[in-house]
Amino acid sequence: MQAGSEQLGSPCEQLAPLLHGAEAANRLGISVAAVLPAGGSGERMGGGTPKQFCNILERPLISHTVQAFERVTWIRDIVVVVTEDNLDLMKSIIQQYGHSRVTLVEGGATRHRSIFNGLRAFAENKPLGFQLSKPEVVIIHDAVRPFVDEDILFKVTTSAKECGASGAIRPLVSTVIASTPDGCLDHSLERARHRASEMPQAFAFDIIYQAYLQCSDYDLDYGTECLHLAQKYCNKKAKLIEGSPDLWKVTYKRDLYATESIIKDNLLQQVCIITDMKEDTVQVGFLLHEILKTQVKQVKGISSSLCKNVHHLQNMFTEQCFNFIGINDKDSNFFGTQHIVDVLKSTSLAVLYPVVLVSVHLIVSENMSYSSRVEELSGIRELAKEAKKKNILVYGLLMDYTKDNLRLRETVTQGTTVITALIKDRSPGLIGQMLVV
Ligand SMILES: Nc1ccn([C@@H]2O[C@H](COP(=O)(O)OP(=O)(O)OP(=O)(O)O)[C@@H](O)[C@H]2O)c(=O)n1
Ligand SMILES: O=C(CO)[C@H](O)[C@H](O)COP(=O)(O)O
Repeated sequence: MQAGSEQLGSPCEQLAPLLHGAEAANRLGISVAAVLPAGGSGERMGGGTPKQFCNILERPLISHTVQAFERVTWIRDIVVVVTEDNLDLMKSIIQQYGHSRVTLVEGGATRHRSIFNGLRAFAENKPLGFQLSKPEVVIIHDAVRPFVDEDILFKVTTSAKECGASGAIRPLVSTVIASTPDGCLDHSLERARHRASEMPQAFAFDIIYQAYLQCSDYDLDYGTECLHLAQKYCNKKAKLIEGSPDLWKVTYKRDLYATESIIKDNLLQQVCIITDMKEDTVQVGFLLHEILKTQVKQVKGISSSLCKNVHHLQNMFTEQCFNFIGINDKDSNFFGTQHIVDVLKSTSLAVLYPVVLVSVHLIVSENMSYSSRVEELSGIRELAKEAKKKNILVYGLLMDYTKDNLRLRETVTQGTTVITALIKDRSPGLIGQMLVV
């Protein structure tokens, strides 16, 4: 923590301890809704598509942010504010990705005007064809900040309930300076005493709505800070809460690349290994498990006989798992892989993120040539092409199997490197390829 941060404290009481889901809803004892302004044009990013509709892992950024809110069961309604031009696009996103708690409202010429329209939808109950009731606390969050988690949402909501207004902050990365009209340094601010104001922010609904009703056109056209409006017009000093570094706003093109990398990194954290009960596959599965768990947070093994539906696969994980490794023995082809693909297809798992399945095949080098085995396994291309239609990325990996434990460990170590690269990249370009280690 930087020196001077204690000066940013507010008169509010200590925060309530963190709770989740139904427990959090009970403890809060209030109705909570959210407004996500998404009516901007993304000038600083450039390109024809406003950044909230740019694809991240083949899904629009706005859907990732909405998903982050829909995971939080105690947020009742989510109002997304978009321009008239993008209403149909947003409706199709809601339908395609199964967003069930979203109501659409038309945006305004500036961010503040869009937020105001979102709040009006609750106060005047005139959203486009829906009925909304006024919440006690409303969370405001830019649609282009996809990494918002339940912890920070709960903290700002609890504080808003107690103090009327609350917002996430981060330490400044650069020092802020003021310049003179002729472009010279006027003065610089003491960095430790200042913070970057981020999102989410939460407000007692009546306070922020009153602030917007009273504020000037200048505020609506040039203002950048909702907390400021609550202070200026309703005399509410916001409680400031230190947020995580991931709360930053997607503003420039490079932020899209960073977003994709962070999501890919998060997706890599859980892997499920599926083997049958044959000695060779069990042995390879055991080694893979041992090596993978030095790199990945959660690795679970399951027998293929238990892989009957996706609940069997997912029950072992704290979050949903989007990576699977199927180990097939030296004599079998794709029966096991096709079965896993069918199980994955029967669910909506791959609607949100591309699911990776690495189909590992063992080869006993003494009595089989690589080229003939690769030829035998060429059917993976067709299988992968079909699976891709359902957002399942299938890759093949041929591994030398030997009874020599040291050599086998070496091969499996190389195989693990290839598998983690495939999972991390989630490249559609490599599907259906049979890689060899
Ligand atoms: N008239 C506007 C302008 C902005 N926003 C939303 O406010 C959030 C934060 O604004 P910003 O990053 O400035 O987005 P843009 O205005 O799209 O970007 P730029 O300033 O580069 O044009 C975004 O989710 C954006 O869609 C909005 O709802 N209505
Ligand atoms: O951080 C914020 C408020 O605290 C807003 O995201 C920020 O003000 C948006 O401003 P701009 O539209 O100019 O990027």
